[in-house]
Amino acid sequence: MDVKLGRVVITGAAGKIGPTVREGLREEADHLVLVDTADIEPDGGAETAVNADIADRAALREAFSGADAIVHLAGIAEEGPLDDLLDANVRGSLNVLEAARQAGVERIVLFSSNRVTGNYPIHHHVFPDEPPRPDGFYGVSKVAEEALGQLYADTFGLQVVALRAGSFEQRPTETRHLATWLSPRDCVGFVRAALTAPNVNFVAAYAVSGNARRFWDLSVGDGDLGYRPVDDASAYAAEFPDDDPFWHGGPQGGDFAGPQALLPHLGE
Ligand SMILES: NC(=O)c1ccc[n+]([C@@H]2O[C@H](COP(=O)([O-])OP(=O)(O)OC[C@H]3O[C@@H](n4cnc5c(N)ncnc54)[C@H](O)[C@@H]3O)[C@@H](O)[C@H]2O)c1
Ligand SMILES: O=C(O)[C@H]1O[C@@H](O)[C@H](O)[C@@H](O)[C@@H]1O
Repeated sequence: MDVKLGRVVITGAAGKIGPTVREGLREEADHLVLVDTADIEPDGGAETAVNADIADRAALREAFSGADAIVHLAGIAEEGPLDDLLDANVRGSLNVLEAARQAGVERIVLFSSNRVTGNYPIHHHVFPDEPPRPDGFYGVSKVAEEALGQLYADTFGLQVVALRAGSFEQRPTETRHLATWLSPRDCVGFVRAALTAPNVNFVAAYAVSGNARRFWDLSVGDGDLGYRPVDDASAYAAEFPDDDPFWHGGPQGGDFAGPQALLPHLGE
């Protein structure tokens, strides 16, 4: 399929997921703008690296100038103190959305997380339009990030896709991943679909491989991103015990959920 993506910005391009998205979009994008606080070596004339913090709205506006789309990965990707998460994931995402509006960028793909619904029990099949049930402060920050995306879509007509990514790994490394794994190629598939799906206003969709044991529905309410994942963690099932206590019940977030995960971040 001959898809042209134009000039695409990737924030957080130096992290765990960034290099896979960068590699996956390289062919179809005219130019990639790679934003991160970490140093990135750009590839010849096809890429530009911008060393910027998403706290700096003016720097983002400059980096977004002339862009057709943004894939927003930058932020804190794990549980932590709420203040830190509010700064990085909520205020940072507002800066990305506002700089995008000012720069006239049409479409933004926000990397949300399955952890916005991580406190649903494992036996509950979750549809993307069910109420959030975050498994910690990180999930709360991603609920707010999605809400900002919805606000910017409703108020300013930005096209926003919030991808609720599963567990991005080269391969499953623990029992829970039999349900939650997002393979690198499916990650690229979901991002490409999020960048090209027609008639997008606001869409929240799970991005998870086609794992037979997955918890999340891949239909997306009014719309359809049009991507069907190709990998399935079942191929690795023999590596993990069938009677693992994870399958007995409990939250979809597994060890990410519960008092032992939250209490260390509550302070005094
Ligand atoms: N890894 C996963 O399995 C997973 C699953 C669901 C959602 N997500 C989301 O996907 C995104 C990327 O995740 P990741 O695993 O690659 O995270 P990561 O921590 O490996 O990478 C994040 C990148 O963002 C950069 N960054 C952090 N704060 C920044 C700031 N203030 N300004 C500019 N750059 C900043 C970091 O330098 C890093 O390169 C995150 O938003 C995360 O919440 C990840
Ligand atoms: O649910 C998961 O496994 C993943 O959720 C993501 O949001 C987190 O960034 C990642 O660290 C977790 O591994």
